Amino acid sequence: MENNEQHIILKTKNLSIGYVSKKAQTVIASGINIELHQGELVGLVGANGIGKSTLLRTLTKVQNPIKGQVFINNKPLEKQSALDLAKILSLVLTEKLISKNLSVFELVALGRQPYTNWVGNLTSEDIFIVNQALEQTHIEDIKHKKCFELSDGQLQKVMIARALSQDTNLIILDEPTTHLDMYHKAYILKLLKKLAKETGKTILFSSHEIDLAIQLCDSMIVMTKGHVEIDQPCNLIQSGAFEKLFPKDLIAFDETTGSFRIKK
Ligand SMILES: Nc1ncnc2c1ncn2[C@@H]1O[C@H](COP(=O)(O)OP(=O)(O)OP(=O)(O)O)[C@@H](O)[C@H]1O
Repeated sequence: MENNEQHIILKTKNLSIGYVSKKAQTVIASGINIELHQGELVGLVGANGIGKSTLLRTLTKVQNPIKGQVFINNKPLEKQSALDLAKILSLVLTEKLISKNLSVFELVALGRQPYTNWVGNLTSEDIFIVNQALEQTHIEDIKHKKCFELSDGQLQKVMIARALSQDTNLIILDEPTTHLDMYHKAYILKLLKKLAKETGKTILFSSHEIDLAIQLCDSMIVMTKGHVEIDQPCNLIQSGAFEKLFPKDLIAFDETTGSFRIKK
C-alpha cells in the first residue's frame, strides 16, 4: 500500500493518555498505536469528552503520556527540546488569542520565532516565508488588519498561516472548524487538504465534521470508549467504526452516503 512506504512522521507505541492528580490517575484511552505518514491529511473524530484534545496535547508534549511513547521522525518525544520541536511541529489551538492587538502580518510572523534571533528580527527569507503563508491561505488582502477586527473564519485562516510560516513537516490543529458556517467549515478543511498535497506536510486535525472528514481525509483516527482506530475512511466505513461513535437512539450512520442521518 502506497501510504506505508511513505516516511512516518509521527508514531505512537502502546500509548495511554489521561490525567494524574495527587489522589488518582485517570486513564482516558490506552493501547493507542497510530502512524501518520508524510503528506497525509488525518482527521481525528469522536464524541464530546472522549479524549481528542487529550490525545492531541499528548502528541504535542503539552502533557505527558500515562504510559507508552510518542515518536516524531523516529525520535522519542521526551528527548526533543522545545526549540527542536518547534521546528518540526506546529500546533493550532482554538483557545482565545491573547495577541489580538497584533496585525495579521505580525501574528503570522510569530511563526518564524523558532528561527529568528532573540529580538525577533525578521530576515528577508523570513518575510518571504510569511508572505508565502499569507498567499497560501488567501489572506494577503487583510494582512494589515488587526486580529480583533477579524471574523472567526478569517482568524482561523490566520492561525493556519501562522502554522505554515513556522515551516514544520507536521501541523496539528484542535477543532479548526469550530464556530464556522457550513461553507467555511468545508473551505478550511479543503484548504488543509490542498496544503497537505501541495506542500507534503502531514496535517492532523480534530473535528466534529465527520461527513466532511470522511470525504477529504487520507486517514482518520476514530476514538470510541476503550478503542482508538486509524485507517482510511473507506475501510473504517466497511468495518463499522463510525456506527460505534454515538448511541443508536437518535442518529444512525448511512454506509452508502458516508454520513449520519436522524432517526425519525
Ligand atoms: N485538565 C484536566 N484534568 C482532568 N481531566 C480532564 C482535564 N481536561 C479534560 N479532562 C477530561 O478528559 C476527558 C477527555 O476530554 P477532552 O477534552 O480530551 O475530550 P474531547 O474529545 O476533546 O471533547 P470535546 O469534543 O468535547 O472537545 C473528559 O472526561 C474531560 O473531563
